[in-house]
Amino acid sequence: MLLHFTKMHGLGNDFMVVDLVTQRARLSIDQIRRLADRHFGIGFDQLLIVEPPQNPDMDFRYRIFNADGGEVENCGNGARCFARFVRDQRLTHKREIHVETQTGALTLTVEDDDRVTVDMGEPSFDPAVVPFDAADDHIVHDLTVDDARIQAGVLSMGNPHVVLEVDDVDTAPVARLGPALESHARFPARVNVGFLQYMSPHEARLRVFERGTGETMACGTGACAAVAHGIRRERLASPVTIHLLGGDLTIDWAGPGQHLFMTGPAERIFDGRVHLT
Ligand SMILES: N[C@@H](CCC[C@H](N)C(=O)O)C(=O)O
Repeated sequence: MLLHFTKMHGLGNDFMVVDLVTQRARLSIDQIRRLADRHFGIGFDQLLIVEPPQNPDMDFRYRIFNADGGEVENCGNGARCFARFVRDQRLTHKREIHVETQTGALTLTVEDDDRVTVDMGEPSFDPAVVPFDAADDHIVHDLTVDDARIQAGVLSMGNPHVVLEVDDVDTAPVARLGPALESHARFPARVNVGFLQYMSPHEARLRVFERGTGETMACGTGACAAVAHGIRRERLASPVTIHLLGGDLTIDWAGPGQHLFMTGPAERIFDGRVHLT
């Protein structure tokens, strides 16, 4: 069958977006992996699926698959592209869009300058929610990786994140520690790994090794997790500009118990059709 799709990106974190409101299709893990391949397929970090909502109070259901074919709970850059996509496709005219995800609901607001603000909900530091094998919630946890001890923040933005503070993201051991932590035994659902460099209370740099994808140009939930960790550590203060490899995001968070907001761009690259085999 022929499947219509749109290629989009949020700061270089790229997506294949498929409308399953007006099309019918079911994609297997193997098909997703083949489509994600940058040489033999379309190439993307995540596949985003637009579906009708199950809850009638919501506008759409938002499903996310990593390049390895695994379905995941949340994707921040994807959420901004999702908002642009459903409006461009005239699936809605709303500027405030309510979407259900695997772990809850997100509110997406398309701003006058076409950037999108996502209400990401409350970060959770509860190890059981992440999930993370630890008895208590600590601001910083000790972890052993390859016989070395490191300290890191651990939290959920709907999906799991571990945040390591580094002096310089350019020389951070992303390629070594990223895969080692992604599959660390204390993260039973695996984890996204952020490397955070503080620059000032309102500015930081970040690289993210994403679960199921590898290092990306930007990770929206990773930026939210890094800022929530930095604010809890009293090293950052809202609002924070996060510099990622692909560009900047603005994160606002008033602290524990409050919702966190992420604002940034969403770009359409091209539309296409692919034969599903
Ligand atoms: N790129 C994303 C996160 C996508 C999901 C993540 N790799 C996971 O497995 O949780 C973002 O912008 O948040």
